[in-house]
Amino acid sequence: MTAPESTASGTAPPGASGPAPAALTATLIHAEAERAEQAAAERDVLFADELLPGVGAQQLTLREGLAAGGSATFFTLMLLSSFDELEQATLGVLAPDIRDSFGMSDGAIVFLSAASGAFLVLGALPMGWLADRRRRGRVAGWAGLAFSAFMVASGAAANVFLMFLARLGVGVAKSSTMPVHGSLNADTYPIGVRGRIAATNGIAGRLAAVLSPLAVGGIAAAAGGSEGWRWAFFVLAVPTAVAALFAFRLPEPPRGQHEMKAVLGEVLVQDKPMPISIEAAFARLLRIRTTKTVVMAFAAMGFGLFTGPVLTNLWMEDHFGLGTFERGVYGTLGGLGVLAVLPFVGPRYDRLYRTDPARALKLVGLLILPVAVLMPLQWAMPTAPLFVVAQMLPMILLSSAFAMVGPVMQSVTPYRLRGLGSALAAIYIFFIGATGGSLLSALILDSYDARTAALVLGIPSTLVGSLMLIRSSSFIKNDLSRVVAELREELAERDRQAADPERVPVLQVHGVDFEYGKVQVLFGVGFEVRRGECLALLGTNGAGKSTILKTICGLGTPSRGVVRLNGKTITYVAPEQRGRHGIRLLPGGKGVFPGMTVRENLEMAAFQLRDATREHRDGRLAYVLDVFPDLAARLGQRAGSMSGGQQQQLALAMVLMHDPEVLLIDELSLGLAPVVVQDLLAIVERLKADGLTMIIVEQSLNVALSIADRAVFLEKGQVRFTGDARELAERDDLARAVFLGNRSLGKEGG
Ligand SMILES: Nc1ncnc2c1ncn2[C@@H]1O[C@H](COP(=O)(O)OP(=O)(O)OP(=O)(O)O)[C@@H](O)[C@H]1O
Repeated sequence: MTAPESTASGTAPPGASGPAPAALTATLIHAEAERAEQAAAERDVLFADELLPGVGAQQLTLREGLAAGGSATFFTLMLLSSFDELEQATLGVLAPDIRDSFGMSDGAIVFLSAASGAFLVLGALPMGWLADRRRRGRVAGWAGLAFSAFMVASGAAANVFLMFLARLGVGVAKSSTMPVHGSLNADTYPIGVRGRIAATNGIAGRLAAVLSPLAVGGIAAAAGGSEGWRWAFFVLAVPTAVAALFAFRLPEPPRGQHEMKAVLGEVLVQDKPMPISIEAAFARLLRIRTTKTVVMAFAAMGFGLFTGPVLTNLWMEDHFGLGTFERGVYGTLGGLGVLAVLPFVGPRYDRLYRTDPARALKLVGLLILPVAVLMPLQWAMPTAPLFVVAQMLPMILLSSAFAMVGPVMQSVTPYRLRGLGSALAAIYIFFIGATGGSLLSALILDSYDARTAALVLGIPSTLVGSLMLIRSSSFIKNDLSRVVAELREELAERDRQAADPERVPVLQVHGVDFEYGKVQVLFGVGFEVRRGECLALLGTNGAGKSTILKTICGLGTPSRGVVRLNGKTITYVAPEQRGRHGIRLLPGGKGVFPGMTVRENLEMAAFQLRDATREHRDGRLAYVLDVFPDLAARLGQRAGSMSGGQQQQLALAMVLMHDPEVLLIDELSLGLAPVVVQDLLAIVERLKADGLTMIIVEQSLNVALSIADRAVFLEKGQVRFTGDARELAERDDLARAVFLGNRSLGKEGG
């Protein structure tokens, strides 16, 4: 790949021939401004509000919404997530008892209780991955059973180390809640009730948390003695296991069905979609601005929030001298306010979302903002009752806001990535937020006190988090527009495939945007390649040709758009999977092992053949040697001792060993003498005659047009021409651009 910047980066000595540095700088600045403008213009393209999924929809009551999907899913998941809350609260309330039982320091118990948040991250990825591929009810069921088992283990822990291991298990098992429950609820129930479903779940969880100090304090007190806390875990494990068994029987709804119904009026069902790679999914998700900002905002808030309950309990015991049961009673009172407010927040969110999703998201940010002021007031309170009363409002606001993260994420995340989207959120919130927060508060606690830890972490984190959420509300409509555009494209594609199933292109690139960091280099690129066709991808230097090849073979994830192989979406499929399905790239530059012989190189290539039987391997080798008689005569020669042209032949032969369905060739002729290029072209002709589908990126217009059936011409990341290769040759303006590009390339290459 020869990027124009290599000449433009200013390494040429002053006075060297070529354009003056000032002119060059001005050109670069101008080009960059143009690119930024192009990117901004694209961001402004929005659909009218009423076309966005869930906006302007008919108002539904929660009962109607639940009836639409059957209430079993909702209630089972709600029970399971309530047990999560109950368990979390249990640890908070019992922290001082566990501390005394194991003889730990305050810092150590805070770390232990927040640590299951960190362990949760270990499970988030696999759970998200499973949620996007498998029946979600079963995943929730297995996770619930594991959760119950580790609760028993927590109760039975004989020492701190075993307790730590049990917490690890609890964290991993709990990690199914965000990815699996969120995505299953989103696909089971209509968009218009997402806020209320989340709020009701929040209420149930809160109810569990409110009751848990009483229940847990009660069980511990009833069991009596310094080890009474263990019984709380044993007792809770039983109903959790029962709820988990129910989850196994939950129905699996079509993914994205409600977005499809809202935007398209029907549900498109894909049979056996290709598996998504975690890396591609994360790359894509972090390009969705709302998702990214919301995730970061909650990660920031996590710093202050997760250790909150433990710090509060420690403060109540050490500062106000309250015992377990009294703390339980106060904790219960403190949480009651949340229950009074959440029933209003869910419907309000749904109503706002139906009219203006940006306002719904802003509401979430505005709920959190006042906490930065309320928190110092709470911790300044001189008596326990005042402390508990002052704690109520911030707790109400934060719990309400946290309850709405799910609906926001579910709306802006592409439906195939919902599980991994929640996993990403979980990783940021718990790994960065909760773990960072618990480590910092443990450090602060050991030198100062619970109040200092709560304030030092809590105030800045809520402030930053709420401002980020408010900011993210300006992105949401654009991101929802993208959801609409993608769904429409899927529908159009389905209709097209239904109308003419015989002529589904081997490869489709549709509406692809690509960014390196913040710099966008592809803008809505689209083209198709039919079976047996040879397509030339042409363009000026830096137009984005190699980048397109990267997005086709999976080495880069587009921020928008679709790539399909034989009609199946592969946009988020891992490169090695794509290779197995027949997409193969011959990259520019040297692609052989120079120290090995030709035969060894070919054997290396055969190493991971799609069909690895001996006959198949021998068959491929025979074919390849037939196509490259030159290599057949040099099987024992060291690859490094061959000429550049022969090495290029070997590189091509190695890719052909894989029997590609689509062969992508980047710069076939680069740096080779014309006579050598002629030999290579003859080989490409032969491959064409054998029916191989190819995309060839070429600097040389002559070379490209001599072998290609059709051509796509790119300029500054946009397609300027698609059509018959001969027609392109007649387009003076475009041909000249390539030619000039070539000249400068020739100069660069010496
Ligand atoms: N890894 C990278 N990081 C940042 N920018 C990149 C990277 N690779 C390419 N680019 C930039 O992306 C744009 C498109 O590059 P790409 O290599 O796809 O173009 P190309 O058409 O293949 O050009 P050439 O013919 O010069 O290889 C260029 O502006 C290039 O500088």
